[in-house]
Amino acid sequence: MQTFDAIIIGAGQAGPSLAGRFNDAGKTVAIVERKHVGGTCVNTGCKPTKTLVASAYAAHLARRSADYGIGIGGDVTIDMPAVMRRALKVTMDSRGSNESWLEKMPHCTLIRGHARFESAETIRVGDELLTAPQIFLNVGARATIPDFEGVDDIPYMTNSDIVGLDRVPEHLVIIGGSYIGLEYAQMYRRFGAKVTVVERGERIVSREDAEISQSIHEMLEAEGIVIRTGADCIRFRKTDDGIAVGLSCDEGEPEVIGSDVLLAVGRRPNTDDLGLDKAGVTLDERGYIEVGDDLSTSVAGIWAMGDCNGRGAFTHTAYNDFEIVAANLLDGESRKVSDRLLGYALYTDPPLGRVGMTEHQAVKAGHKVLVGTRPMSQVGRAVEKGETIGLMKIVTDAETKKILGAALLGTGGDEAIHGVLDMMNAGATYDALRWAVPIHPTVSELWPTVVQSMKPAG
Ligand SMILES: Cc1cc2nc3c(=O)[nH]c(=O)nc-3n(C[C@H](O)[C@H](O)[C@H](O)COP(=O)(O)OP(=O)(O)OC[C@H]3O[C@@H](n4cnc5c(N)ncnc54)[C@H](O)[C@@H]3O)c2cc1C
Ligand SMILES: NC(=O)c1ccc[n+]([C@@H]2O[C@H](COP(=O)([O-])OP(=O)(O)OC[C@H]3O[C@@H](n4cnc5c(N)ncnc54)[C@H](O)[C@@H]3O)[C@@H](O)[C@H]2O)c1
Repeated sequence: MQTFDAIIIGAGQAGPSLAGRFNDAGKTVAIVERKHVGGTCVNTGCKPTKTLVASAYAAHLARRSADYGIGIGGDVTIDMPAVMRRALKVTMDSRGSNESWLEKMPHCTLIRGHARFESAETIRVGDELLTAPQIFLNVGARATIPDFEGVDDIPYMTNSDIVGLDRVPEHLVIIGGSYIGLEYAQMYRRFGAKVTVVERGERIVSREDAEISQSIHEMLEAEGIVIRTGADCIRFRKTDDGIAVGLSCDEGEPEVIGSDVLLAVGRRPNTDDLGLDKAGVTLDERGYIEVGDDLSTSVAGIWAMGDCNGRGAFTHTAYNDFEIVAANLLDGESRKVSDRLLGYALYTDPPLGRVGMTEHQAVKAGHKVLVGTRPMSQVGRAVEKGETIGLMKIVTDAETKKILGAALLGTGGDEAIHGVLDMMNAGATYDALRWAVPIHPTVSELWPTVVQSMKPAG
């Protein structure tokens, strides 16, 4: 039995940074990883996908070069193995630097293998037993594979497989019209594939207000992506021509034939093979580890961070979980998850930057809502860049003047949303945003104008 001050299971987005803090405090820490250091984000998530999105953007811009008065003297071609090598290099550099960082920590031991609880203080990794008074779970999530009819009879991909694909599929059929589905849909369309997105719901990205979903829908259709919403009969069968994907039972074409299928219908936590019952750690009905506001679990001495606790599904929320745990245990603070303001981005081109509530959520929560919007076609910076798709939107409370949320579907939307995100974090009213003097020419410079255009919702 090896004894440590702390054990961390999973080297994703929270675990390594926490190991670093324990190490710096002179405490011994073991971090156990069963696959790749860096977890989902580095290996099959954010890093490779955003690198691929950048290649797809380059192809798109090259095809539009004449719009800018530039000739490229020939057809735009895609060297898919080279595109993939670029993404792999970004992943490998990041994985490598994370590994060497952990390996160089004098008080940290990186242990390779699958960890499982033997008791609330004991972990088994292969033949090794480890014990510590404090254990931190950072085990992440994996792609959900629903029980679709015929799914076991076809070769399908998830985000873990498509990230290694070094060819352009003839016709990629993507099940799921949200983050993963839409980022891959646009990317592969730009690489030259025929792409169909199949969404069970009535609209894509249904978390967002209807006009945002509609704008994204139109922008993807304008690039030639076929979107089938309300697909109530998703099923698969192999045919001589490819994979037949059943879409609808009674409306439109009942099925589409694809060469390749990507499943992007959500994720499930990696909590089913951890032996949590032996430790007494409780899960909710969807398998997420139940945590309090300080990320402690139902068992004293065990905490859960990142995707596995169901309190966030992003790299920045996993990292913030680490910050909360480290601040509370090592810095004497009392930070809480409920203090976190949620922002995120969908990395289509243009991207959607989001923070706080949607208009729909704000109205439902009983606020007296004011809404301001502006099309990107009336944003000077977007016009100059020749990228005028999308809109800016702000949602505020008429009585308290609090900013409740914002959306920015448009060029630079992932960055320019931070003007609002930072104001909200600082607790500023919409007057502060109204009287800010942003830089010209930027997308952000329009936030004061959007505030001035606000009207009652509905
Ligand atoms: C395609 C895709 C694109 C994404 N893009 C973005 C983006 O642009 N921005 C964003 O914010 N988020 C993005 N995400 C989400 C982001 O990747 C995750 O929210 C983030 O990685 C969660 O981090 P984590 O530390 O909770 O888990 P993970 O990064 O999944 O790490 C968990 C680690 O635990 C290990 N593990 C699990 N069980 C055990 C065990 N029993 N023993 C030992 N090790 C174990 C796993 O191997 C893994 O390495 C994306 C996700 C996907 C799939
Ligand atoms: N830009 C980013 O930050 C980013 C990018 C990719 C992934 N992610 C993370 O990865 C997670 C997973 O992404 P995702 O797109 O797979 O999941 P998601 O939960 O965001 O969306 C799943 C989509 O599939 C649909 N769906 C669900 N079950 C279905 C079924 N049985 N049949 C047909 N359609 C079905 C849903 O209606 C939804 O539109 C997200 O929660 C997100 O946090 C983030």
